[in-house]
Amino acid sequence: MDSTRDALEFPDSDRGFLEPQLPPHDGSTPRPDMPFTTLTFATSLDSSLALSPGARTVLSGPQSKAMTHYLRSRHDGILIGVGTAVADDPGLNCRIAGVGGYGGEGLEGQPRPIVIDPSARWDFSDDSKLFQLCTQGRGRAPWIVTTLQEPPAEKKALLEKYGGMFITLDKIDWSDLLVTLQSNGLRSVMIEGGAQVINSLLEPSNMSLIDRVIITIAPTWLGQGGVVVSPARRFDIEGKAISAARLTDVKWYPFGEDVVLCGQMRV
Ligand SMILES: NC(=O)C1=CN([C@@H]2O[C@H](COP(=O)(O)OP(=O)(O)OC[C@H]3O[C@@H](n4cnc5c(N)ncnc54)[C@H](O)[C@@H]3O)[C@@H](O)[C@H]2O)C=CC1
Ligand SMILES: Nc1nc(O)c(N)c(N[C@@H]2O[C@H](COP(=O)(O)O)[C@@H](O)[C@H]2O)n1
Repeated sequence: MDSTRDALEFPDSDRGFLEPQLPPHDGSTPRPDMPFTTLTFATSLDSSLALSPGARTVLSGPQSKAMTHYLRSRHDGILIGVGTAVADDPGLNCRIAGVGGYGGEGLEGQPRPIVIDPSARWDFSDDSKLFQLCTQGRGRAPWIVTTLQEPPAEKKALLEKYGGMFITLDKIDWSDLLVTLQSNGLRSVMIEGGAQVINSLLEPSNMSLIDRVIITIAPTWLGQGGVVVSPARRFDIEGKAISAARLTDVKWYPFGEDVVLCGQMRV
């Protein structure tokens, strides 16, 4: 089989603008005990990630899709919630030409998928896309973050067969989770969604953990009933509503028909 089959191109000319937003090449991190953390997703004009929970929805155009895959090549880990795993049966690998499985050596450039699944409800099997990609040498097996002291034995065995593992935490706390990922060797993590993951990360107590935000905005409205990014309201000391979160050091890049917004959290 031609290993470059299905590979995506992301030209050098498009890479320059992203470089200042990306984890440093030397693996250094802003905080010694946590990975460089990027929040990145694609949204509609009405802040939806998908038409409904369960409906895999294409928002990114070809250029911004390739950009997302380039981001995947530049992070050690890629994190989603179990809602996304169940809805999308995602691959969560990197399909940029030249990475492992797509013309490159071994699994070089392939991120580690991480799924937050407190009660281990994701019903994965050998047929799940993630494991198919492992079999093809085109992706890594996932780490599943649970709060169960003893995850189901059958799921554990299947996961370990592919080189994945369960990680048990007492509770899902973003700070503890990021420290745990760093202690397992990940120096950078991109967090893709879905909405519950993003909204909880944008809470005031968590937003300082985000080093960069890279959002693809597609020129479409998905309409009511979508899976919406909208973090909880904040109030000032007089009880007046203020914005929930805001970006600073903002840069906008038109990318095909989409626009890519990069920034840092103003904390
Ligand atoms: N357009 C895009 O870039 C993306 C779109 N999506 C879409 O998002 C949708 C799924 O989003 P959601 O339903 O919001 O599911 P989700 O992917 O955020 O997962 C929610 C589940 O994850 C766990 N979880 C997440 N955050 C947690 C926390 N802080 N503490 C404890 N447990 C936590 C819980 O079990 C929760 O039920 C899908 O339709 C998917 O296609 C997902 C990722 C990116
Ligand atoms: N960047 C981006 N654009 C979209 O239009 C999307 N729907 C998503 N979704 C995210 O990508 C995952 C699918 O990845 P694979 O193509 O299967 O590797 C999906 O689960 C969401 O996390 N992202």
